[in-house]
Amino acid sequence: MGVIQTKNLNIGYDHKKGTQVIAEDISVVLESGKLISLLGSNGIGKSTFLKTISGILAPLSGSVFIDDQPIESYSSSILSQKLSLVLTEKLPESSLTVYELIALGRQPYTNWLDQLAPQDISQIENAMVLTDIMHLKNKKYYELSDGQFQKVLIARAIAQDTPIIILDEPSTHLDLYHKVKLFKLLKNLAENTHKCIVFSTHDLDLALQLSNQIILMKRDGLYFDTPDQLIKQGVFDHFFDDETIIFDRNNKQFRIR
Ligand SMILES: Nc1ncnc2c1ncn2[C@@H]1O[C@H](COP(=O)(O)OP(=O)(O)OP(=O)(O)O)[C@@H](O)[C@H]1O
Repeated sequence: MGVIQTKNLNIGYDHKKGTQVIAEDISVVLESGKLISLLGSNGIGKSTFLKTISGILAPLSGSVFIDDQPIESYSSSILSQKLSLVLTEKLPESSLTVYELIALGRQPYTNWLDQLAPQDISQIENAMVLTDIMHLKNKKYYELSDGQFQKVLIARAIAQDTPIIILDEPSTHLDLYHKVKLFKLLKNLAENTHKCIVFSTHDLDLALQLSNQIILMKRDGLYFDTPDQLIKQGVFDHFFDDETIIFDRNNKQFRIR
């Protein structure tokens, strides 16, 4: 299936000094076949939300369901066949090649590289073709530029071939052309292979044009709808704190004043 549901979810961190609540009472259903972007200003809680819905971070309260079952009821190996995650954190040092790193995406189905079945190899190659990184196949991953490395991590998630893909700022290091290519690739994957793809981004204009749905985190709460509905509701009109950048509803674009 590939459906994420949150019920009265409170997210944040438990510190020694007390609890830091980042966002409260989040109830959303994120469905398969949709590209869903997660927007909000720096520090609002996007990564915290993504980590909570992928089971890395425990909720403060409330629940996360994957395909109608509480996320904590899945073993990590079963969860890794349901959900793949691309975070912004650097990997521990190693001398893996690009191919080997992407092959790790097949680990939920195999044990190690020498046990790759033809099906695994074709998934790995397909992921490299889709992300346009075949030419990097034999490079060591520490030799890559930030943008190339970002594509490799996305390829690994695609090779993992899960019904749900969650990505934290996958387009940060990409130039405009490659950002657009990535957004279109994710949209095609969501729609044509019926995956639920959720990703955070600061590329507001691209998210407005290419997402099926948007989750917008603001200080006064969380909004979730199609781009057009959210624009109609006026939620982007005061996206930024002052009037330096304003939202032009007619053209569905942000403009610098
Ligand atoms: N591991 C952590 N422990 C405690 N607090 C944290 C931790 N990670 C993040 N925070 C805090 O939670 C808040 C939300 O951070 P988060 O990284 O989720 O925001 P974000 O919307 O992803 O930001 P950005 O767009 O800048 O990446 C911030 O105040 C941050 O300092």
